[in-house]
Amino acid sequence: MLVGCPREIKNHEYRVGLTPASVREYVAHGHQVIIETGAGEGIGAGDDAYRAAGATIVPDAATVFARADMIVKVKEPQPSEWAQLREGQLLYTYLHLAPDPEQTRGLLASGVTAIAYETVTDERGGLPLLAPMSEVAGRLSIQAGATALQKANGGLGVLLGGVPGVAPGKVVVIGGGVVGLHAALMATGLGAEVTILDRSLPRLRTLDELFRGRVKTLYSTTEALENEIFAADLVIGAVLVPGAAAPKLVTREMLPGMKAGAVMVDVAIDQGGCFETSHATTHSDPTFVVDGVVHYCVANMPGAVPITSATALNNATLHYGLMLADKGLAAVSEDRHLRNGLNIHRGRVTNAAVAAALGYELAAPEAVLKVA
Ligand SMILES: NC(=O)C1=CN([C@@H]2O[C@H](COP(=O)(O)OP(=O)(O)OC[C@H]3O[C@@H](n4cnc5c(N)ncnc54)[C@H](O)[C@@H]3O)[C@@H](O)[C@H]2O)C=CC1
Ligand SMILES: CC(=O)C(=O)O
Ligand SMILES: [Mg+2]
Repeated sequence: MLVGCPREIKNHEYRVGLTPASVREYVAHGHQVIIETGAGEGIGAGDDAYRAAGATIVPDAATVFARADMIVKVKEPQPSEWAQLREGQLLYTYLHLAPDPEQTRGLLASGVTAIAYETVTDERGGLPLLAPMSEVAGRLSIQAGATALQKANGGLGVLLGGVPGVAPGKVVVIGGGVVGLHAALMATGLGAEVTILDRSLPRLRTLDELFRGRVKTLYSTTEALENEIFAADLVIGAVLVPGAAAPKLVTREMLPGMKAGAVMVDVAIDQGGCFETSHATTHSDPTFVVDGVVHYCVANMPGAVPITSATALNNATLHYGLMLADKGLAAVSEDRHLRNGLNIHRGRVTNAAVAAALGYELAAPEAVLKVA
């Protein structure tokens, strides 16, 4: 198969879909790989590193989109990109379609077969291609929140760790999955007081055992959530209903009850955000203020630390990427976890949560792929 990787064009997105190490694996499987010139610059991988791995460098994204049988990316295609996709082509990347009707229309019109990293599953019920970026974003959320809490940045002026004789800051994490766990690890590491809310009791049990009393776990009712966020210096939004738009757990009416200068980091913004007042921001202009509360809502947080993130992402995407390149659509038919990743196929929506969120009729992957 001819596998292509364009340079990412989202705001301050420095990751790359294929690292040179991944290219070497595709080439070893007998595939040809084309890489847009400069695609790896953000991770310090120049064209020569890709050539050494066996890739051919092409001068622009248009050549990648025109020639490749399979496109490997990081972020959801931007309008100029979805216009270049075509029927019969495989797209393997993050999509986050539920809150994004415009992109969904673009992908449907293109006829492309699109596999979304964020809905590929594993045997343990996890999301293996989302997990590494959730680890990064969870850890980054505390760095971003701590920075936004500084007075000169519009925040309350609280040091999360406190100092001897002064209480630490209070961090509230809503959703105790991968993002939530890694946010809590960083926040406790800094010495903050940390509460995690989730609506999964098994998950709260696991977290309680892991932190051995160092964090407070709470079942997420509206009352518990209000009590916690009203006292919080930093709130991390980290809930997920796979494939679906995030539930709006912190409403506009709750904000006046919070401390002026408190910070809310909505990591779930890529699925539309779990705070009613969130809207997506970029690394160039990451925060805005509503009712005195600072909001940080960057939809591609891991893009800020591409050297860590691109490697972590490739570690997770390589396995299924090679299966797709080796077998094409047959890989999706054969493997139910990869099939869960199929969101769009030849003009049909094939993910139940996306279809429900955007009002499309669901075309089940088994039906469109004619899986027995
Ligand atoms: N902004 C960014 O750059 C990035 C965003 N993300 C996003 O972060 C979000 C969280 O991802 P993960 O931690 O990997 O998901 P996860 O599935 O590991 O964890 C989500 C948790 O939310 C809980 N939850 C669901 N509904 C809830 C509710 N109503 N109240 C309380 N808890 C609830 C679930 O029980 C689960 O424990 C996703 O939207 C993901 O796409 C991930 C990486 C980067
Ligand atoms: C998961 C996601 O949205 C990201 O890594 O950018
Ligand atoms: Mg988007």
